[in-house]
Amino acid sequence: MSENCNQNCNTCSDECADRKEQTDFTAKPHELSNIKKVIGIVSGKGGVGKSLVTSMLAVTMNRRGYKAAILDADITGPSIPKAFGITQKPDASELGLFPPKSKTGIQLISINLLLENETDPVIWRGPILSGVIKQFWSEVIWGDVDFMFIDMPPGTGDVPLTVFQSIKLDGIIIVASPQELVSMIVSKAVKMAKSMNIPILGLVENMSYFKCPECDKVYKIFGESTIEKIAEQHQLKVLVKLPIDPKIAAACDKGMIEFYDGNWLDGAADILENLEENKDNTILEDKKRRNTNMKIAVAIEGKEVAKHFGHCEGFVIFETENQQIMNSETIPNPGHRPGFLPNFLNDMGVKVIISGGIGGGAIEIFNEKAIEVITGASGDAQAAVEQYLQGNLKSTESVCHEHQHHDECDGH
Ligand SMILES: Nc1ncnc2c1ncn2[C@@H]1O[C@H](COP(=O)(O)OP(=O)(O)OP(=O)(O)O)[C@@H](O)[C@H]1O
Repeated sequence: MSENCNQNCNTCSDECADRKEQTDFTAKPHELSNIKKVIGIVSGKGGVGKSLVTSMLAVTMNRRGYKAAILDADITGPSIPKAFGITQKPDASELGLFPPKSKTGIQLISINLLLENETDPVIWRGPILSGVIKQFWSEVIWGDVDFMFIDMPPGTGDVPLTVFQSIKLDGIIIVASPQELVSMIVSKAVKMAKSMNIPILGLVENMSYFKCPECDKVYKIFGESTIEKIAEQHQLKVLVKLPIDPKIAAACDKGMIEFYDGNWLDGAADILENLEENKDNTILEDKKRRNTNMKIAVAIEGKEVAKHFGHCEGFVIFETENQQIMNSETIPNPGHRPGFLPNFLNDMGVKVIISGGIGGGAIEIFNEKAIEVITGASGDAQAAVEQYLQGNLKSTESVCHEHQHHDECDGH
């Protein structure tokens, strides 16, 4: 059992022996929806500008020519319709609900658009809140959407957790003000996303500074920013530092957020655009890599892929060209001294390592040298290389942690 076991296998990514069968909580989007990328906007607590950042992100992507939509999952504090000046109720049909569109064509659904009176408080409990959010996903006919932004319920409690479980997110962006950045709140949000294997695209610091419109002097109203430090601590990117700007607040109040003047969100939008292109690029890059001439080293025991890299019997070095094996040579393991094997294989011009288990230390050195490491392989060494060349051998990314094998697997 994992040391951090919370008895809920659905919120844990550890592969432990006590793992129970997972219940699939995933909600399916409406069959008439075609949503390409789903981005959750998260904050450790309310009132930090999460809804504002969600709105501005949708506006920025819309300005760049993408079809943007917003699902307001902040059910108890829905503020997005007001920022866009939308009061129109969704049209309903037998098939589902059609979300209203903003003046520039951003689709939006929010509980505020369904309440009899938009000032009515929403006093439902967690399960109902989660149910409503799932309905926004499954029963709303979104049509074609390039980027769906979900304004997540604040915090790391039950409701955001259910959203994480039910809607497959391509990534989250964490919003914080300088005050939360010095506390543990951001770390909690980071941990929650990591434990659920959701990529964190980066951090946005809202209310980062105030620039005097008269003299351009910058005031750090909430003190010096610590965002770089926090980002480094969690190995995240800082996407945006958004100033306090009375014009932004006024645009929200007047329902004119689509017409704000500024390009503060460009850093985040660039990342999202790359995400859009990335999928195909990765496939292309992989293909290009396999097509070029290269050397692949397989750690072996006899003719089979070895279980432990450092103490393997030897290596077969395969030379490949256009996804074909052209040549192979077997060399004995020269023995492992600190840092030796990874450097030895690098000096031989090896670009890919295939092994059963391998230690984290060796993987780190290989990564530094841009050598691809495939772990979890087994069976005939040549067959493993052929599979790799066809794009069918994927790394399990398993790192050997077992104490008794640490030395054997690290080989450094
Ligand atoms: N950088 C800023 N400059 C000016 N006004 C801002 C800024 N950030 C937020 N505000 C204002 O602060 C208010 C709260 O922001 P917002 O509704 O986005 O917070 P939130 O984190 O979504 O809060 P909650 O989770 O409670 O809904 C809004 O009226 C918004 O206009």
